[in-house]
Amino acid sequence: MKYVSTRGEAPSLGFCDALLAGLASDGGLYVPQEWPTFTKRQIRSMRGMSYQEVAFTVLSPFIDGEIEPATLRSMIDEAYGTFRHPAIAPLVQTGANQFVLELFHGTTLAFKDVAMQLLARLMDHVLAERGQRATIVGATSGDTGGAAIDAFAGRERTDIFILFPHGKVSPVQQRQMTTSTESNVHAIAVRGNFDDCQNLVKAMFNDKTFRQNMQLSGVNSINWARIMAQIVYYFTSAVALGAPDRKVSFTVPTGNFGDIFAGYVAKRMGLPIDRLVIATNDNDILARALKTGRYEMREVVATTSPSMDIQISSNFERLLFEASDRDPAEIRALMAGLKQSGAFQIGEKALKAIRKEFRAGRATQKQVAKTIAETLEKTGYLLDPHTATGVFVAAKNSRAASPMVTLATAHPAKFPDAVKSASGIDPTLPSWLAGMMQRKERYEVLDPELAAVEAFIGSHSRIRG
Ligand SMILES: Cc1ncc(COP(=O)(O)O)c(C=O)c1O
Ligand SMILES: N[C@@H](CCOP(=O)(O)O)C(=O)O
Repeated sequence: MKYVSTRGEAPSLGFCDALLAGLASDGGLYVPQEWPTFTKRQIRSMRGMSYQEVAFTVLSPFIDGEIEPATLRSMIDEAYGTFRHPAIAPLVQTGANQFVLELFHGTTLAFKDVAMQLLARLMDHVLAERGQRATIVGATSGDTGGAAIDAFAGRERTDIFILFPHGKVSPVQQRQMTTSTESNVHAIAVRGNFDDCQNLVKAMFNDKTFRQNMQLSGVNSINWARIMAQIVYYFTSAVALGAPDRKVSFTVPTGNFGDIFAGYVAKRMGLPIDRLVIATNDNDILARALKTGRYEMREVVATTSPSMDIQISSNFERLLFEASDRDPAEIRALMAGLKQSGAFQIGEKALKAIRKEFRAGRATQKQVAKTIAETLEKTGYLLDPHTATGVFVAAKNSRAASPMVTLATAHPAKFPDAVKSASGIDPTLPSWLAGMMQRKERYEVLDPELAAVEAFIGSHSRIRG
């Protein structure tokens, strides 16, 4: 299996090279040259398998023998051994045909742990085999950072630098990034928003000398391996609800478009998905783009679901690539437009293809708060604000023909203020995080300037630039 760049000007790579590369050298994102598919029979055989077995089955065609099957199995076992729920991603029924898929039973209480725990092991393995080291850079609106730091802390072959928007993450999210005592961990608070952080990370990758000198690697969902690991729970949940003999719908709280893109891939692999619904908060660039055909950036608004306070939705580029019949010239033109004017018009054919596959909706902060309160009252279930965004949009896009699964992307205790003000309940952190809020913080505050960030990383990475 080779991986190709959405912009068509970077070399095609095998799985391990794409894993370490993160972003393609032409600024594009890697996608598999073709989508592996499963027959109905193969999907049916996933019923009754453990999460780990489904993971092995779904991931193997993407890794295509580049990692020994026994080694892959043990990495999967180790990664999901860190989860606090035996099902890894349990389904909870919240209404007649409504379910939430709890993806927050990992160490940092967000869905990011599902992919990150595996990604760290995959990277470590490949770096060790090659006798290499890497400097990991990542941007976070709150959850990716904590998950990445937890997964990479103390690893001998990597130094990790996480950029987060100063003052714009929840106190729990911030402590998850700033209280590590491991010397390979560096948290950087950027005076800006998430998009500034993500732009800086992409700019570092596009600075060829810095990239090479520092042996940069990325852990955001620009890295294909992140998406790959997130495909698995679409399969486990759908087969639990009757797939492939019954179609299942999904609503996904969306920011960087990674999680829902993984659902789209699951569908391309043969999973019978009925509706795929994008749920956004007030930062509704994706919902607007689907409605009007124009992808147009606006000022980021701070909401009670801060992890989705995003305008530049990186993985939308992967979808545009698919929807334009994999025409890299079209993607290059759209991305140049975005860089120049903060907007682009989606071509008619591509828009039609996207509208065929996706629906989209938005929840305001008021609607999110109401959804948290009403769900608690009706079912006794406490939602976090990101999941509540999904549940609100799911209600408007469900139909009797298929069960609707909303991805529960974070634990309510990560956002206690918003949850308490909506429900009156102060959600408590699980025991393993209990002392975290009292621990000493360590982080650097920097302006959103490439030179300043590169200088900090260059002088703190064990690979000296
Ligand atoms: C809790 C939570 N929900 C939803 C999202 C959106 O996921 P994605 O960026 O993959 O669309 C994020 C972060 O991106 C998140 O941290
Ligand atoms: N919400 C994310 C934003 C980055 O997303 P990623 O999936 O591309 O890493 C976060 O919590 O940081």
